Amino acid sequence: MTADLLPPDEPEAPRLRAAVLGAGSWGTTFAAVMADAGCDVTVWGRDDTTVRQIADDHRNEAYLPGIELPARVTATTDARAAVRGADVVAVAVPSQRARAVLEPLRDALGPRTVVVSLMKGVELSTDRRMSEVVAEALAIDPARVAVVSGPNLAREIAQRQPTATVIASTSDETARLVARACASSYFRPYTNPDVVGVELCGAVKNVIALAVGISQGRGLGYNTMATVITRGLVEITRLGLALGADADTFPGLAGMGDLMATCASPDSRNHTLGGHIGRGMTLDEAVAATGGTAEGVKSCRSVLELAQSLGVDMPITHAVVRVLHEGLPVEQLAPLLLARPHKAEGA
Ligand SMILES: NC(=O)c1ccc[n+]([C@@H]2O[C@H](COP(=O)([O-])OP(=O)(O)OC[C@H]3O[C@@H](n4cnc5c(N)ncnc54)[C@H](O)[C@@H]3O)[C@@H](O)[C@H]2O)c1
Ligand SMILES: O=P(O)(O)OC[C@H](O)CO
Repeated sequence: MTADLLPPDEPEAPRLRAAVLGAGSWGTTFAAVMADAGCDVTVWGRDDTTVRQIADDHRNEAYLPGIELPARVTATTDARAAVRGADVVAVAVPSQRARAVLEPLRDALGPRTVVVSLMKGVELSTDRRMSEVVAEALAIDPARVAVVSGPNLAREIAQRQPTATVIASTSDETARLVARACASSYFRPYTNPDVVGVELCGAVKNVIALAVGISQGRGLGYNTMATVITRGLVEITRLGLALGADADTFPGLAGMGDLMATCASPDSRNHTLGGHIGRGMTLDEAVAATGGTAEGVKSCRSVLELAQSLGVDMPITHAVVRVLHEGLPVEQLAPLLLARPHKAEGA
């Protein structure tokens, strides 16, 4: 953290060393955020060209065209070297790949290193949240794991537009360390002990953004969008409460905040992909046309499985699964949702 960002009277803390696993749009952006907060940051990426461009030219043109990265960000294709000696390791690969990326690094982390999940998905084969996958794959105490989630569209943050986020961990010490590693004049972290709620909000809002995108692709307007967002929040809340989350999380930044950003922004990959589906593309065509990682495409199935195992009703998520993976014609999505039996609003 640079001195001018420290709260008054706080002595200047030693500079943190950070690593980011994943050189895509959010991994690279979060590396820049941590560098702007005063950390020395090494990004690990698989692609040699991207890594050399980050290290030598301070750019990542494939994922963040036109953005200049801070000088304190460097990069390597050697994941073990990236995490060696790091105080904080942030993980930003597609959720379904996280376990395979992390398991080989088990013995490369220091005993006090904190690991941050930047990912917004649920693992398909296990229905595990990403913080659970991180702790299991690295065989570390969950108290050393944090989750960052909120209205955080990478490109806006890379342009240093102001936003806030939520850092969730069962350990306040862990959450505060991560907050210190990323707080800057344009990025404001709030801590929250509700890991389950924060993480579910991040994963399920992607599914709701797919539904909003589909409805907009079908030519539907703002009433429909507001209905899907509001009822989407209801079903996220229902699932979260069934899993023991805190009700206060859902109207907050990680819940309503991220739903609004993702469902409104044309930069959202989930929203964009839904639009392609609504306009008649097949799923394969829509994935190719969107580019990048639209987590909701896979996570909608694990979220639905999780909900069904708990007897939780998630009609929007179910409808998205049926359209994306079970061949339901897209024009039947709205009638399917609207023709359900009568309910009181709060029920
Ligand atoms: N982009 C955003 O605005 C944003 C914001 C918040 C959270 N997230 C979350 O961050 C996570 C990463 O998203 P992103 O936007 O950086 O995605 P991205 O598609 O921009 O980048 C993904 C990165 O992962 C790498 N990758 C892909 N498959 C891999 C594998 N098998 N092994 C190792 N690396 C692999 C890619 O090469 C790329 O560097 C997702 O869970 C996403 O939901 C994204
Ligand atoms: O581009 P998306 O749809 O993955 O959304 C990005 C972020 O999660 C928004 O907070």
